Amino acid sequence: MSAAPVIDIRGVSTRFGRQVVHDGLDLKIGAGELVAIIGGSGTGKSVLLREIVGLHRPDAGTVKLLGVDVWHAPEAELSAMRRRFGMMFQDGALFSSLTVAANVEVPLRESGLAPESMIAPLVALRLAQAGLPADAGEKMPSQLSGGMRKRAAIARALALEPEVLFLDEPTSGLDPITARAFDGLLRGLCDDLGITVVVVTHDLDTLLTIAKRIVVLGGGRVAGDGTPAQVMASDDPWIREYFSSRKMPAAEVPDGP
Ligand SMILES: Nc1ncnc2c1ncn2[C@@H]1O[C@H](COP(=O)(O)OP(=O)(O)OP(=O)(O)O)[C@@H](O)[C@H]1O
Repeated sequence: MSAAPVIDIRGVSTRFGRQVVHDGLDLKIGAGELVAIIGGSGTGKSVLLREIVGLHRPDAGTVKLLGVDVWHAPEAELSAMRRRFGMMFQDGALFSSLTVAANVEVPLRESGLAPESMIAPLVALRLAQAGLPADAGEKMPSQLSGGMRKRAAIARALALEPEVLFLDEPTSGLDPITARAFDGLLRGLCDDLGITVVVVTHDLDTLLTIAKRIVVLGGGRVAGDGTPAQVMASDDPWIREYFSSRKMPAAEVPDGP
């Protein structure tokens, strides 16, 4: 990793009561990477995302996002940094009483970065980047399919042209065809727009087809880290069991970039 990492996590420890979730966890992610985070249930994947974006304070350690110390920087620095990343949580979390277009407008208006005349064209651009037809903007979230709702959430996460995108289980609840189309969208955001994408997922197809790097959480730390082929070759018992549920011929296992 030549340039400064986009995400730099050092010695992070997280406890809930007597439960130790992270125990001195270190992780660096560079610009333009598409990284999938996996791990058994309760290994702290979602909590780690929340710690990176400033929603949960770790008990120890430092978390830097885009060079900013998420838990110690002054508010002005944090507020500027918040505009440089987007996130999509498991349920998409759209405002149900607003149209899709109005949902995408929220960050544009809140940031004050876009002049009024630019808001409609920017919304149209974000909807197109998320792979939605133009008329999806007029619809209410409840009128969309699950896959389209997730695309709408991506459009909103892209509103401010983020450098980093975080997604928690983006393909959960989608049928396999819609899920693969969603994978293609994520790959395009990374490859075509240069966005660093960090995705927590249990979806083996996502892992094996679009992730350039897989990070495995286990035992409070990073228990595996590498290209899909490297991680699949690991001796770690949990990793072996995880991937044994779906064996792929070696030729099909992508080797990453
Ligand atoms: N606010 C909280 N209060 C107490 N415990 C919490 C809290 N948030 C998370 N935990 C616990 O921390 C552990 C890690 O949670 P996390 O949601 O990060 O798991 P995960 O790795 O994403 O799991 P899964 O794959 O099942 O979604 C879990 O045991 C969870 O119960």
